[in-house]
Amino acid sequence: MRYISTRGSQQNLSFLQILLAGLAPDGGLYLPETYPQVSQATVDSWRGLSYAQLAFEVLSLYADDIPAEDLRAICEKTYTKEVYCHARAGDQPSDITPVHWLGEETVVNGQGTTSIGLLSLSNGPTLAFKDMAMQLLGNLFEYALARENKELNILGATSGDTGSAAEYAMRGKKGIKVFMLSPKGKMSPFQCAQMYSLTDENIFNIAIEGVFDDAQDIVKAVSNDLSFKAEHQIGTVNSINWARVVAQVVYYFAGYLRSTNNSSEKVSFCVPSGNFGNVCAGHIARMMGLPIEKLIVATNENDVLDEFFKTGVYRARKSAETFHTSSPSMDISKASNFERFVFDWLGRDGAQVAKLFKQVDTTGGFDYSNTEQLQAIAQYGFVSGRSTHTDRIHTIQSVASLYDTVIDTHTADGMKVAREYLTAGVKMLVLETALPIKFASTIEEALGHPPSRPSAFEGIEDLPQQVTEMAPDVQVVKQFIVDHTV
Ligand SMILES: Cc1ncc(COP(=O)(O)O)c(C=O)c1O
Ligand SMILES: N[C@@H](CCOP(=O)(O)O)C(=O)O
Repeated sequence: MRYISTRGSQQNLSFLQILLAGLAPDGGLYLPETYPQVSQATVDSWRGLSYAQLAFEVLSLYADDIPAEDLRAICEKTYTKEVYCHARAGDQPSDITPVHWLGEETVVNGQGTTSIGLLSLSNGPTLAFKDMAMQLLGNLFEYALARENKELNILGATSGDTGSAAEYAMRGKKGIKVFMLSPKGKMSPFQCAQMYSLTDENIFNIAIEGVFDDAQDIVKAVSNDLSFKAEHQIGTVNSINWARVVAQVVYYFAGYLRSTNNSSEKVSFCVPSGNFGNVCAGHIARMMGLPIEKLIVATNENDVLDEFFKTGVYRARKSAETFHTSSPSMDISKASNFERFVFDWLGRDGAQVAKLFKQVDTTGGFDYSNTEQLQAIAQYGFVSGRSTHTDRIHTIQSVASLYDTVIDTHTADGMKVAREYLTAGVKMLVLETALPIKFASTIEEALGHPPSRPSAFEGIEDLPQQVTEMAPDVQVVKQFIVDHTV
């Protein structure tokens, strides 16, 4: 498989080349030249595989420059029930991403019912779906760096979950340092504790004034300084890195296979969305031929994506217009991976995509309302909705009382919007993107008691924390990296 940039000027690169490169030098994101097609017969032949085996089948279509036996070993090492050990009581831990069926709900027009369930993606070490890809990335980086005898300085941005997932995946890894930018004062106490209490020598936490988008802009600016990037071996772990997205494609297959008996059935997925990485992986699974009916983009009050899918107007918000919400990991107003979808949607025209996203930087967005292209979105299965704090509280209460299941605030956004798109006979999977303990105060507000806490995280908020505060200034961040990599 060869890779190209969404902005047109990069092509013919291999998986291992783009793994360490992260962002393309023209500022675009990498995508495969074509999406490998998976027939219904092949999908059915994957029934009964373990998660690690399934990951190997899917990833080998994309990472064909890694010898099969090496890739298989990496998948087996990554996806174990010992690593993904936080499954709900009653769910099968060896499934890695068990489907937790909630029940039958009445569909939107009131005519019929369908099953709704959670695709449990948050059983890994940091209790969020980011572990699904990040654990693999840690092992892939280790493999690629050892082969080339190289080192990597990862610069990342987090709104709360990518940071801890990356740090847990990379801590103690030879030749790797992690510099993680987080928005000061905007993560939950549990998320702060997960990151800032780490004491590993290769982990550097930096809190900046601003929101996630400011942190992500710094990551992109540093990556776009090609000489600095080369000299200081800068890599990325955000979903701008293709390996993050492709690893997430696997669980759409896993969720589909666990919910159906044969591949003539269709399933809809509802995805709590911020940076559009998770749902972009669903788009790719669908483009490969996985029988997905709808891909539902669920936002919180930061509803740039909902606005786009409803109107064709993409209007990225400024930092000051980005709300601090009770699903804080989705407090994102400039969704990086949206560019990957736009590339497909606009016929893979790199020059046009480059022009549009330069326009986003200068004028803040673009407008495809009243165009033929807007109609074309329907063929990709995308629909959307938004959820507010009040919706979140009501949804957490309703899922707890109907199904005796406590969900986190982001999953609640997904559940609220999923209920607006239920179709008779089409099963609905809501992606569970974090466990409730990460956002305990909102759960307590909804249910009157705190969520359960895995014993490994007992007292984590009381540990000493270490974080460097910094202005959101590219030069200051670069200097910090220089000072800590010599
Ligand atoms: C808990 C949680 N839910 C949802 C999201 C949104 O996912 P994405 O950014 O891939 O759209 C994130 C972070 O991005 C998250 O941490
Ligand atoms: N929600 C994320 C921010 C988006 O990060 P990405 O790595 O998925 O692009 C977070 O919690 O940090």
